[in-house]
Formats: sequence, structure tokens, C-alpha cells
Amino acid sequence: MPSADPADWAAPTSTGPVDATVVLPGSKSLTNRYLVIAALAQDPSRLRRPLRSRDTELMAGALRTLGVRVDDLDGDDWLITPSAFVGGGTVDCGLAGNVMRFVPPIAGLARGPVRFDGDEHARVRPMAPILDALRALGVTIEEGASSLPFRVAGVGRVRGGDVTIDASASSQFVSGLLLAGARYDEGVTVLHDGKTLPSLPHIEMTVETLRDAGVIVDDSQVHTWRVEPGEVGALDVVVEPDLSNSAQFLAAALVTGGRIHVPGWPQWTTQGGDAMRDILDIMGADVHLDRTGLTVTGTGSINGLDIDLSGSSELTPVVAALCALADGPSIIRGVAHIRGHETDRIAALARELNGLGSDVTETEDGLRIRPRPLRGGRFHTYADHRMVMAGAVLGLAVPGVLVENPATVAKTLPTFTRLWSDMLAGSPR
Ligand SMILES: O=C(O)C1=C[C@@H](OP(=O)(O)O)[C@@H](O)[C@H](O)C1
Ligand SMILES: C=C(OP(=O)(O)O)C(=O)O
Repeated sequence: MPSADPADWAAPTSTGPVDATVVLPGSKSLTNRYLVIAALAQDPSRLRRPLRSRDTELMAGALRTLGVRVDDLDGDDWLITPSAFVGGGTVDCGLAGNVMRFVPPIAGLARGPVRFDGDEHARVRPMAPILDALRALGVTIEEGASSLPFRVAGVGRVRGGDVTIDASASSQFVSGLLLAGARYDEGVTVLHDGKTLPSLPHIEMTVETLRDAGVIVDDSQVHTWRVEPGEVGALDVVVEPDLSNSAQFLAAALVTGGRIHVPGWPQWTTQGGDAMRDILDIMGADVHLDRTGLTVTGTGSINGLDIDLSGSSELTPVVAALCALADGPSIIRGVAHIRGHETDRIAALARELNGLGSDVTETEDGLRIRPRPLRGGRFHTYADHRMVMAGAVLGLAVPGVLVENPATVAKTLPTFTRLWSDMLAGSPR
């Protein structure tokens, strides 16, 4: 095993049951959708309690590149003032799936070329289906035929119309086309034709946020979405807490036999992270949702599970860590597409869990995890924020887990390590 780096994070081991309230920042997926919709709207929009993280700052930066004003208001709110999109700039996608899949469809509306590039690994994330779909809708894409970097040759308008796409590699292909569709001359009708369709709740979130802005969306047919051409209304919205980023904190209740309360957990939501309630219930926690938020209480023992995580695949790293600490074996299914996430998460989780002594095998669409006594060691994270979260969960129970590159959490939760130590110190209830 390679030696530790001084920048590694010694994941703290719990000294007893956690008992804390964890206040989560806003949802990445909601913040970025609201930003895009606000950029397409007629009038200025206000986002209240948006997530401020690398992925959302990259989205705000992308919109500024297109000539949109995104101003900081008191607190962390954003005021978005739309205007006709300009070309000539370069959008940095970082490693953000939202930016690389949601911005090219609106860049077709710019007057002039817009270049797109991102982190090294971003260049291997799947893009071909959405680039082909955009071509079919009348957008000219130059340079990269099928991946970053590429250039969208905006001409100020996009014909739109009907398009068939295989979105089995990412739901974001569908979401990106739908988000832009109302501003296309003919609107857009997207038909998914492929083996699987991951992350359906994220597509439902796209439909819901568009409807919030007055856009007419028909999702009554299976795997077909119709967005009518028309005006996009301005928004004044409070962003829900990021439920996917609740996963590691709630997991801590299970691992330590403690209690975690997350205030503001919505009673109803399209966030895939809401699946944590069922997952933790199956794994043996007491899960209680009321008007004040969600409370999860663990008993100290963890059941293994057999679960299809296709709807909420971004939970896989933390759930896999919990499975490695469980009392029995587990199978995680339905997440073949996460090989195209920030890293190949199936391979990364198998390698890193096995590195700590677990018995994990990769399957075609997930992981088979047989818990074994674990030992400390270096936990590589592959520039993947959720690998850091998984390492943190393991560290609670396994002394000596050194998590590589903890700074990568900035993608969606820059305050992660502080929130984690506050949780362990026992924040006021
Ligand atoms: O639309 C979104 O905001 C997201 C959709 C999902 O992508 P995939 O469908 O590629 O898994 C999810 O994993 C990602 O974190 C965010
Ligand atoms: C898959 C994820 O992100 P992205 O939006 O970059 O696809 C994630 O946050 O787990």
C-alpha cells in the first residue's frame, strides 16, 4: 500500500454514540436546476439558501460566461438577472455532471461559440448521447465529437423538436434537454430508448422545478417527456437541504448506535437522497420524520441488505461503507452507470474496501459485500467527494483510516470535515 500523504485526513474514530443535530446546506441538484431555469427566465430570480460549493459555483460561473448576472445577496442568497446569452467564452465544467450536461443545451441559445472543458477526469465522463441529441435538435457542436472538450456554435436560437436518446449512462442527459427545451423554437420531446434509466427522481426533480417556473411539461408517457415552447417564469425559492449529503451523518447514527437529527427534512421531495430513510430502516435504525425534521437512531447493530440503488445511486459509496460494517452480507444492484461518475465508483469501492480487509466483489451492476474485520489503512478517494464520505463512515468504527485528499469534498460539501467533527463533539440538540 503506498505511504500516507501529509494531506491525508485521519478519519476520527467514535468514542461513543453520536448525539447531534446536523444542519445541512442546500441541495446541489436543486441549486443547479434553479440557476439554469433562472438564467432562462424573463425576470430576475432569487435563490434562498443555495448550496455554495464547487459544483454550484461552477454553474454560476458558467452562467456568467453566457452573460447572465449572478449576484451575491445578504447571507448566501443569489440574485440571478437573465439576459440574452453571449458567446466567446469558455465554461469550466470542473468535474460537475450538472454543468457538463445542463449548460451545453442552453449554450445553443448563445450568439456565438461557447467552449467547454473541465478536469482531467471530466474528459472521460459520458457525453456522447447528449451531444448527439443536441445535434439532432439543430445545435452545431465542434471539436469534441463525443466528450469534453468541445465547442457549441451558438446562433441565438435552437430549432428543437423530437429526439430519441439512450440515457442509460446518466439521467442528466434527459434533464439537460428538458431544462433548455422551453426556449427552443419547437420545444422538445425526449424519448429514452435504452436498457436502463438511472436516477429517475432526478428527472422528476427537473420536471417539478420547470413546472415551478410555469413551463408546461407532459410526463404522462413512460420514458417520454414533452416540454412546450414558451416563457420561463422567474423564481423566488428556498433550496431544500441536500439529502444525499445527509447520508454519511445518518450513517453515523447506525454505526455508533447513536442519534442524528437533520432539521428541515422535507415531508415530500424529488431528491433521491430521501431513499436514506428506507435504507436505514432496512439496516436496523429507527427512522422518524416529523415537522421538525428527520431523526435516525441506531442500535449499534447493522443489518446487511439487498438493494437496488438505481434511483439514488449517489448514495452508493456511503451505503457500501455501511454494508462493510454490517452483521451480514449485502448486494447493491442497479448502479452500473456509476462507473461513469466522478470515478468508476464500483471499482473504487471494491478496491478500497478490500484494501481495508473487506471481501467485496464487483458485479455487472453493483457490488457484493461480505463484511470482514477491517483494519486501518490509506483510503484512496480518486477526486471523488463521496469516497471521502465513505472513508469517514468506515473510520468511525475502524481506527487508523487515512482518507486521501479530503479537500475533494468541496465539490458538494466544503464544510464536511468541520460538520463531521462538530457531530462527533455533540452539537446542541
Ligand atoms: O441531475 C442531477 O442533479 C443528478 C443526477 C444523477 O446523475 P446520474 O443519473 O448520472 O447518476 C446523480 O447521480 C447526480 O449526482 C446528480
Ligand atoms: C454523481 C455525482 O455528481 P455529478 O453531478 O457530477 O454527476 C455525485 O454528486 O455523486
